[in-house]
Amino acid sequence: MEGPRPVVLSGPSGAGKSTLMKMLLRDYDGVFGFSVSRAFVLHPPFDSYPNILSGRKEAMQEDIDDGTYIENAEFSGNLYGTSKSSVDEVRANGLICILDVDIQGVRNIKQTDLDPIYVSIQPPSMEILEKRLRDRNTETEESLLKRLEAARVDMELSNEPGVFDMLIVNDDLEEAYEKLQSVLIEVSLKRG
Ligand SMILES: Nc1ncnc2c1ncn2[C@@H]1O[C@H](COP(=O)(O)OP(=O)(O)OP(=O)(O)O)[C@@H](O)[C@H]1O
Repeated sequence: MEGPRPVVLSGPSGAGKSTLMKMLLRDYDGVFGFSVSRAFVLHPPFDSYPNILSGRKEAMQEDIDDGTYIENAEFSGNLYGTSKSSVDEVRANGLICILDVDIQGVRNIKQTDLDPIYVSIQPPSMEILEKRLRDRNTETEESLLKRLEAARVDMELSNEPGVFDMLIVNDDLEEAYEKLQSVLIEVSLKRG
């Protein structure tokens, strides 16, 4: 297929994925087609069915069961997901589709023929991750502990050889951003 390969961005909650994606949007608007199946940062035109229209959720569930979605998740009773065809469309338009998914999403995508570049964003340490999540002020103590536990598992799995093409440790934000940009520039030069 023509066009730049999609890029999967993964990493534990609090590692800095949204921060880096915002910087990309700020600097390269129109170059990327973001696909973020998380309720609070959902960017159209990707498939989302957070609406109240009856029947749409069921229709999407049928499509998910049929395997047309490369990743999906449910938040607060709404379904979010990214279909293979929407990623293909972004690619056909010459844009880099960035998929922000968790480690399970990475596993699922590996079962498909999408063939993206896998980039992991990692925090410098668990202590720093905890501090960033606390300072972000978005979590209750309970959800924070859950995220930290998930982060421990994520960091272990992400370091296994062959899972990611590149690991970026987000210590200094500007440095991490430079690294991410260089991966994306490479992707855009080696078109399909
Ligand atoms: N290099 C950095 N140095 C200091 N603080 C940072 C750095 N990168 C991100 N942060 C801060 O850490 C917090 C977590 O970052 P962010 O929300 O981007 O993480 P995330 O990976 O998108 O998390 P989630 O998956 O929960 O959305 C934010 O408050 C952000 O401002």
